[in-house]
Amino acid sequence: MSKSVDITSLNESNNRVVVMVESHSQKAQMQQVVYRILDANLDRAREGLRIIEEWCRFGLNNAQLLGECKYLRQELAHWHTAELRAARDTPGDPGTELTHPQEEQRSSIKALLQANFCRVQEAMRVLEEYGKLYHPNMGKAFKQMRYRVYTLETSLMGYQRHQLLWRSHLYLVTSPSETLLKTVEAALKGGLTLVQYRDKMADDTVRLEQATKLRQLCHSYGALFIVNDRVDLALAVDADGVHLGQQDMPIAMARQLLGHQRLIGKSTTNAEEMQKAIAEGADYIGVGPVYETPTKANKPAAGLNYVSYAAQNSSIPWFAIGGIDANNINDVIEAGAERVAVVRAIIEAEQPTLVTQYLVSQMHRIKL
Ligand SMILES: Cc1ncc(COP(=O)(O)OP(=O)(O)O)c(N)n1
Ligand SMILES: Cc1nc(C(=O)O)sc1CCOP(=O)(O)O
Ligand SMILES: [Mg+2]
Repeated sequence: MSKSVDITSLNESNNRVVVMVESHSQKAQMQQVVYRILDANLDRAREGLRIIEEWCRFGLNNAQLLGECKYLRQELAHWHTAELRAARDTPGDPGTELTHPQEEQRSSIKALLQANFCRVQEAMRVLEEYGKLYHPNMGKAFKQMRYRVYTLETSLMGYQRHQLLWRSHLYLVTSPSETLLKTVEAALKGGLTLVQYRDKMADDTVRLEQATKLRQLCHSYGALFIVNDRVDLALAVDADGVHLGQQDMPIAMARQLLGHQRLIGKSTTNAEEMQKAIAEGADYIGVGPVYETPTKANKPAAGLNYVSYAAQNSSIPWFAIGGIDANNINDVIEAGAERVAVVRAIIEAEQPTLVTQYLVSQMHRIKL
């Protein structure tokens, strides 16, 4: 086995210093180690990208995101040279047996995608650093690729949110309840895909705790989670967006804080508010109150006429809201609604799962 040789020499000040000289075979050994690291991480990045790519293809049907995944995989293949592959020593790799319990389970598609984005980004960081020892351009190339992966992650997550919003026809807006989590979970089991946390009275500590739990719950069922009124709270709990009223922060300001990947909803009561909300870039609007409701006392009903106006004029998803329940949902549908939002109909239901199933089925019936 070769050894390094320590020799002494004189530095500029004529002091004797020890210089370590690597032998030729030591250099070759080091090179093999670097090659193995590069080979393993090129594989990791490619595998992670492939998992993400399958979702872009089969889950989202999105050619643009799919193309970006393919491009990145091709770039990886370009760097995966024969000499790097030749350095592979799978039987001698102690890392192949190691798994973390979190890798054994994924709670949702979102968790699966996030874990794989993380895996790809980590691998690319390793390739960026060790790649500098392999090729003068490798570090720079992988830095750029890592940033492309960040952009891909943001675009994909934003696209997912918008797609799920368009696919959601029932929206639960919560009100304070002793059994809030249990009720929301029951509704999620009934097919709910869109939930808004609304509590006008609680302290922020309570709001933060409840919103965090609700976000986790909603995401574990693959549902969107929106926070009422508060952009800061939405960001703090990593919500999918915020719902703003006419008295809340302007859409433009919320957009600056939330970016384009999160959703912004706006309440509207008349044609003018609707047109303004659309022009300002809302992702969806509330249309109501359809009927007077104790949940929002003192707000006069906009009525079914406004529902019909929305059906004719809204270019973005809109949710009829206010006093809607299982008894009158068909009147609202008749007036043109394809999406509805409810509070009491689910929160106060004895069997939230059944009510949700019924409301969802009514909303889907109209699309046939
Ligand atoms: C889906 C949806 N539509 C309307 C509202 C009402 O919002 P806002 O007018 O800001 O009133 P509050 O809910 O804040 O009392 C909503 N929350 N959700
Ligand atoms: C929160 C809210 N916003 C409305 C609006 O018209 O902007 S109506 C409403 C309350 C809806 O509650 P329920 O389903 O219990 O009637
Ligand atoms: Mg509000």
